[in-house]
Amino acid sequence: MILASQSPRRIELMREAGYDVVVEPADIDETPLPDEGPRELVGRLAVSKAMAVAAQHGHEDELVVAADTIVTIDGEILGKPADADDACHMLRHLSGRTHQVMTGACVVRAGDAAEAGEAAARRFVEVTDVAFYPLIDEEIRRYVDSGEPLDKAGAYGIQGVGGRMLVKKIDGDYYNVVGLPIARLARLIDEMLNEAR
Ligand SMILES: Cc1cn([C@H]2C[C@H](O)[C@@H](COP(=O)(O)OP(=O)(O)OP(=O)(O)O)O2)c(=O)[nH]c1=O
Repeated sequence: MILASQSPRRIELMREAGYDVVVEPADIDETPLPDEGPRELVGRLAVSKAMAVAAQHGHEDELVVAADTIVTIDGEILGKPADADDACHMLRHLSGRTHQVMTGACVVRAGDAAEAGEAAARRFVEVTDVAFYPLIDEEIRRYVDSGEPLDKAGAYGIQGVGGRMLVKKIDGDYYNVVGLPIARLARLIDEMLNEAR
C-alpha cells in the first residue's frame, strides 16, 4: 500500500494500524478554487494527492491513500501558517471559540485510477469540533516561538505539548484533528482490500 503523504503523523498512524505502507508524497497545488468551500477543498485535495501518486503506478494492483487537513471557522479556511505572524493571527482568531477541523481522505487502486480516472477514487470528509480556551497574547507568542504551530493547519497541533494546553473540548474523532481519521479510513481500506479478493 502506498501512502501519498510526507506527514510523520499520518505515516505513524497508518503503520500503527498495521498497514505496511511505502511513503510517496504528492506535490500538488493546494490553493483553494474561487468560491470553494472547506469541505469541497479537503475532499478535492485528498483526491488530487491520491491521483497524482496513482499516476506513477500505471496499472499496478496497489492501493494509494491520501489525506488533507484544514481548520475552518466562520466559513474561513485556515491552512498552514505562512510565518510566525500569520500563526499568531490564526491563534487569536481561534481563541475562546469553537472551530472545525476537516480532513479529506481518499483511497484509490492505481490500476482502477488508470482505467476510470477520479471516478475510481473513494473518499470521505471527517469533521471534528474543537473548542479553545481564551488565549492571551503572551501565551500565543510563547507557543508560536516554540515552533510547534508552523507546519500545522490552523497553527496548532493538538498532540503537541503546547497544543494540548489550548484545547477546552473536542467533539468527534481526535485522530481526525491530528490529520488522519484512522478508524474510519481503516474501514474503507479493508472494504477495498476485501472487494479485490
Ligand atoms: C489542527 C492540526 C493539524 N495538524 C497537521 C496535520 C497535517 O499534517 C497538517 C495539515 O497539512 P496537510 O496539507 O493536510 O498535510 P501535510 O502537508 O503535512 O502532508 P501531506 O500533504 O504530504 O499529506 O496539519 C496536526 O498535526 N495537529 C493538529 O491539531
